[in-house]
Amino acid sequence: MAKKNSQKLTFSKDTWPILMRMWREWVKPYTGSLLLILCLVILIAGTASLYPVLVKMALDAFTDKSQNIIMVAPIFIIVVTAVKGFSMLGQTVLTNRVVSQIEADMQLKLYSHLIDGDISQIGRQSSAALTQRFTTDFTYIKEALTRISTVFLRDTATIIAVVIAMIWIDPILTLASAVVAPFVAPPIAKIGKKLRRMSTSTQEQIGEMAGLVSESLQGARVAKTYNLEDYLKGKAASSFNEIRLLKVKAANARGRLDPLLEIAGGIALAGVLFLIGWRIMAGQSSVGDFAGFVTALLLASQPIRTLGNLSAIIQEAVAALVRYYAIVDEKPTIVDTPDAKPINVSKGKIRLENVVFKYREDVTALDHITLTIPAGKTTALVGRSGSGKSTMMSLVPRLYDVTDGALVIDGQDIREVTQHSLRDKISVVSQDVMLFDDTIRANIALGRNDADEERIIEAAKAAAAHDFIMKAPEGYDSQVGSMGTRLSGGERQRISLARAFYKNAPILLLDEATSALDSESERLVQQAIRKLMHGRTTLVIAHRLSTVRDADMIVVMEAGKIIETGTHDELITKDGAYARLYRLQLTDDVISPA
Ligand SMILES: Nc1ncnc2c1ncn2[C@@H]1O[C@H](COP(=O)(O)OP(=O)(O)OP(=O)(O)O)[C@@H](O)[C@H]1O
Repeated sequence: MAKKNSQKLTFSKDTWPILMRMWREWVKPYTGSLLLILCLVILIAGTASLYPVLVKMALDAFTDKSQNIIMVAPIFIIVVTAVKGFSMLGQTVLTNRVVSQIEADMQLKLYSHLIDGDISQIGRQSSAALTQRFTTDFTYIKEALTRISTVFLRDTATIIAVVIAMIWIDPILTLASAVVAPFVAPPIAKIGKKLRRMSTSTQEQIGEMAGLVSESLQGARVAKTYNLEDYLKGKAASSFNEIRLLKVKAANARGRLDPLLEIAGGIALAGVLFLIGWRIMAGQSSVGDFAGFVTALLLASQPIRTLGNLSAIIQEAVAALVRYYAIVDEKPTIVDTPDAKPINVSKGKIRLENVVFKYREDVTALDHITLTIPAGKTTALVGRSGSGKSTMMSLVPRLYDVTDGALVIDGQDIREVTQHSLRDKISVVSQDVMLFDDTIRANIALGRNDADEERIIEAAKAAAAHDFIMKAPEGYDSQVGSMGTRLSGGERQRISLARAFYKNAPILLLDEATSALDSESERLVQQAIRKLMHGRTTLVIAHRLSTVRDADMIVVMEAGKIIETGTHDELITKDGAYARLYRLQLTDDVISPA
């Protein structure tokens, strides 16, 4: 379930800094294109301001019965509108190009940050909520950028140009129209702020909803067998309903803008009509002035309206940017030291020296563990669920750093070597097989499509995967994504084993599968695993009695502590915790309940 993004936003204060940061980091590199857009904007505004001037001049000329203007005005209008039209097209095309590029740049940064970052950072939010950062949030950001680059620039410039035209036609009337503006500005700003607050709550709620939906779909099998449909439907209904209420509220707030601007426009027009009528009567104004001025007012009213709406869109984007930077600004804690060197693994002896590990201050998962995992041998971890087996395993590739003590491989503290070289020496085979949506070849060869063919086949043969791969329509080039469903659990496991054979790392971390495969698959997988373990330093979370019995050393854990170590025979003779666990589980052929 998505955790609530508990960030409280102080809207007015952080709007500018965050927009400026966005400008500096993402928009500024495209200054060249932006300048081009600006030139087009000036053209658009300039041509727009000519409309009222043309109307005024044409009407005045008609009144004077001037012949020339009848010929010139239509041609002039065509030229002006054509220039404006093409400029608008250019501006839209350029804007879309730049904005899409900025979006892609920002998404890549976010993705790299998450992939390079700590496991704990990714684990803090549901994957559905994180996915949403890439989708919904970017629609807000993109929308705001597009509107700023097109509507905002164009409309601001148009308003300025039209106001200049208005002043030229009749400065006193312009002044009178301007009196209305201060009355509408504050309510518009208030609505904008309200919308941004609502956008944040809506996004949090949508994050929770996305988490709920993806969880239930992933766990559909379980949900059905436990008759959980009504429970899930109830949870979903309340989540959908909360989103609905927030959206209705936001739509109502947004809806208030248009009438507000409409009324303001009406008041301005009425005032102008009254004033100008009065001035025409007094002989201070012409009919041309009147027509030109009203044209200008109408021309300005549309941009003023859209600018009013723009503030709401920007507020939503700022809320999305706050969420974006909250992730991107989080510094990873697991980093290479400046003088980190590649690790040198000769034998692969792993030593935990007084290791303490806490997930949080109050969750001690490993409590002063000292243990030597001998090189080239198999060490089995057994113990009750929650005793700390997986935690110990995840410390070896440095997915987490020890809270206290040290983890040393062949005499080198793993915090002092590069993470890349460390992980190069470790293969992980886990019960939840992770295949990437790519070819079988790429899945075995760790993402490299240009890898050595012979080695790939050798690895697949060692994992007893070659035969079934050859039966697939495109052999090693078959896509795992499209045929993922057609692969059986055992086949998927064998591909993941082939990957470990291909990597050929001296240290093997193995989380044995608990789900039973059919006996033929099971036999093949077991054979392959045994072959893989041979000669490597293997740390295995053992669920099968056979694995435990054959292990060179068994480590029994309880509540984050090691309570016994020894071989199977030694521990049975000792008749302690292991012997009890063994007798208890003997009937199930499972040594540590998952
Ligand atoms: N990401 C996490 N955040 C907080 N606490 C965690 C996290 N992962 C595990 N724990 C806690 O740490 C302790 C050890 O968990 P761990 O997963 O290592 O046990 P385990 O022996 O591997 O259990 P199992 O056999 O069920 O996988 C447990 O109390 C567990 O609740």
